[in-house]
Amino acid sequence: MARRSDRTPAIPDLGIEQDEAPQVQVAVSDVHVRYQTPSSDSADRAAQTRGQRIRNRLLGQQPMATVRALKGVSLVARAGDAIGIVGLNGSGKSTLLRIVAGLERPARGFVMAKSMPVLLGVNAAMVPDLSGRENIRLGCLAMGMTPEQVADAIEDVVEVSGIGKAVHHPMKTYSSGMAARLKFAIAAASKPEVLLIDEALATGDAAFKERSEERMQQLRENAGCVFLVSHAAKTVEETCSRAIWLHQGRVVMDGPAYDVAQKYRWWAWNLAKDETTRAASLLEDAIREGVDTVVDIQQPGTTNAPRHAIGTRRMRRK
Ligand SMILES: Nc1ncnc2c1ncn2[C@@H]1O[C@H](COP(=O)(O)OP(=O)(O)OP(=O)(O)O)[C@@H](O)[C@H]1O
Repeated sequence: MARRSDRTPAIPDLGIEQDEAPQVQVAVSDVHVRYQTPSSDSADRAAQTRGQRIRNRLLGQQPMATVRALKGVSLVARAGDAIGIVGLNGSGKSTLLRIVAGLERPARGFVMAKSMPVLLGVNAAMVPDLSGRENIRLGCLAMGMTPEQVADAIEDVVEVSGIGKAVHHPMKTYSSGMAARLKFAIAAASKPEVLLIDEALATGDAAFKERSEERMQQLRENAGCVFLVSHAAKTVEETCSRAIWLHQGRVVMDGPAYDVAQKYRWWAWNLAKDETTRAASLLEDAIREGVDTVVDIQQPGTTNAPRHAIGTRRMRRK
């Protein structure tokens, strides 16, 4: 592998016939994510123990509620995959990307990647007072490129971003679409094997969409894989080869982008029209049609295992 970080160990024996299928880039096994958040819900207040109630009253704090953002998600991404992730607000899409990127640690389950995934979020940190060009330099260096590689790549990044002369202006003057385009171009410049994109393409215009799709295609051809989170099932259908439909932290379907996007769109349309009975039956059908992914991977040794990517419970050992 070209690069490997201490956060992302090599995938050991995958138990999968590597000759017959493209190489596995990312494996997510039975990942559960829970968040603790303050809640003003009377049910959460009632569920407190006496000790918690006294403590919260003394400290002036609200009771805590547990949000289960992911409930046993498993998937395998292979070289050449462009995987769109669709689902309603709060279904766990961004959480899944953060977990694959290694920015969060699951409560249970684990993630392994062949090389360090690069997460491109629309909120990726950049320096607002510096020009687009200076942010390209910083962003590329932060992704591990050498100054020589940055110098070679910079014109290409400017071209892919398509922001023209604005590249010399401070980033704080950019529209959200311009900033998103620049971030996409920077993230793609390091030619990561695993690129994770959160909604970025939705903000670009038609010309940018074409350029970014071209760049995604190049990454896939170079044995990489791309994950794209989008609310727009149409974007996923047009840009991706495969799609995963998440609902309430679970995988409903994982299959060809067209099939999954069509089913998701029809379900969401019925839901929006308050056709709840039909929507419920469409969801049931989709779950029944979906195939459960079981990732059979031996855990890496604890010495080079990424702490963030391995849950605290149910760690399987060889
Ligand atoms: N830091 C956090 N603390 C508490 N709850 C969180 C946190 N981050 C996410 N959640 C909750 O986890 C669930 C999944 O959130 P996530 O952002 O992954 O959904 P999403 O599908 O990306 O939503 P959207 O389409 O609105 O961006 C939601 O219920 C959300 O409120």
